[in-house]
Amino acid sequence: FLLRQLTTPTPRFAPGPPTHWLLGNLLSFPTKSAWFPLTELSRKYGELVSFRGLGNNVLVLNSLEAINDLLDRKGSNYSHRPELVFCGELMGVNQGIPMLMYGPEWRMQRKMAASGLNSAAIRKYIPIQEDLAALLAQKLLDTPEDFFSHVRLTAGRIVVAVTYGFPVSEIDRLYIDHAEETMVLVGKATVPGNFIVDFFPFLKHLPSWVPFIKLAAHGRDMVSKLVTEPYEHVKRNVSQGIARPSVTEQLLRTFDQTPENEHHIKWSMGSLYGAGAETTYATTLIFMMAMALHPDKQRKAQSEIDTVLGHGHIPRVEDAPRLPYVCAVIKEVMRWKPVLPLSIARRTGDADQYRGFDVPANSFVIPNVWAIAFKPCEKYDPQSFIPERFLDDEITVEDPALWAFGFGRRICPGKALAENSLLALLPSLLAQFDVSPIEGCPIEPAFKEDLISYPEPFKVRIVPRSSEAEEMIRTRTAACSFV
Ligand code: HEM
Repeated sequence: FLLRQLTTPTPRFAPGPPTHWLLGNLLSFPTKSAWFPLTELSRKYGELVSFRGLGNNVLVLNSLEAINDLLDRKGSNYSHRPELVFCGELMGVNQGIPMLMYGPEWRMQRKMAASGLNSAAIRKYIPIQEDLAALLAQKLLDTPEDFFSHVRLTAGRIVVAVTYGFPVSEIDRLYIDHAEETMVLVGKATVPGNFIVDFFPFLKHLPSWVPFIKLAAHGRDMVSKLVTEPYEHVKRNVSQGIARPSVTEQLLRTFDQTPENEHHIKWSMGSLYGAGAETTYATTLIFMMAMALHPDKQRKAQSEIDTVLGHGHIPRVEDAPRLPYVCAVIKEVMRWKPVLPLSIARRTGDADQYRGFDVPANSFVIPNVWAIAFKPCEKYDPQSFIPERFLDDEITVEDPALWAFGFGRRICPGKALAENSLLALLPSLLAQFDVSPIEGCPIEPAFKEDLISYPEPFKVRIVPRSSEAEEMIRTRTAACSFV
């Protein structure tokens, strides 16, 4: 033992907060809104910051270069996910793409998701996204004060419509309520530390009457229902020849219905709602907050739409290339408050070395994209909402398309669909509504501290820009074919 101790070189870890001889420095790892303190630490220690202790290693990556070097170029070693016992194993969420370990099952589900969600395949869903944007406008016209729930419903409807092809009435009845209830539990369960079994996995063997085991079993039933029922529904519709186009329908027609393929299709499709609805919802809410706080930027974007497309025209996804300022607003929304500020954590398979530092096997690897979004810039203050930074040839700002959707082999498979959703929703809101603060009710930007950081409740005034805009909304809604 002594010989091994003497001959094994001491590992060289990336810098980090001071370590204690027994506990290391893991206790210095921030738990609440970790992206703020981690970004502060990056200013002190650099692009790589490490934490370790009690057998755990965490490496935080604070630059796009370091993230791409490891998560992209060394993707075969850096594409595992940390294991969460409660959510993954006990609730069964680890059977779907986001939490699946890197390996053949994950590869198969990714292949299926990619075949239905690549940029060519998703073009056929644009009319549905535009119809759902029109239905959102109608709801905002009738009950603007409920904009949080209208936006949430719209984001969910888009993902369900594309995944399963259900019309709006069936989506709401068959899916959304149950999905929302399930996501509340999944949301709690993905925060490490909320359930002690994540730190002490042997506790998973406790008897079924123990409250957290009972809760996990209930969660497992909810998750199973969420992925199984809509899948069975589409399968029945396909066999009766009445299925509407959707990713699931396409997969059922493409792949033989062996038990393995059925499992892959069911779970790859079943994970899209959780991954796709909340992120689109959060981004749209942040857009509304930004517009209310920055009326000058809102007016400038509206004036671009009026000038380029003419009054009375609701922007369509295909109009985006003609609306550079509006596109810069969308990029700035994603940069100003990234909805996944620490992306989604990875885990290493084998031990590795990077820039002369040791990265042990089984390390947590955290891409701190907040540090990229808030990289110091002399010309434009990173804290301020300034879409112009994306149109300035004199400086380089990393486009959120390069970091907001993740990296390498695990990059978000819904990226193209999500980008189209934002192009269907946000420009049309700009063209039709004015969003402003309510007098006596100032907006204090505050955000959830969970994995997805969406705004805490805030109030805004949402009114049609003119009586012509109101008329336009009603006419467009009446023309929706996807209901
Ligand atoms: C604004 C909207 C969205 C944002 C910002 C976003 C962002 C992300 C990020 C950062 C990841 C982690 C990737 C990594 O580990 O490197 C991810 C994963 C994922 N996203 Fe998205 N996403 C969005 C919308 C969507 C949509 C609409 C869908 C599906 C229809 C979707 C499906 C997924 C799935 C299945 C994963 C897991 C991928 C894997 O682990 O292999 N996302 N997303």
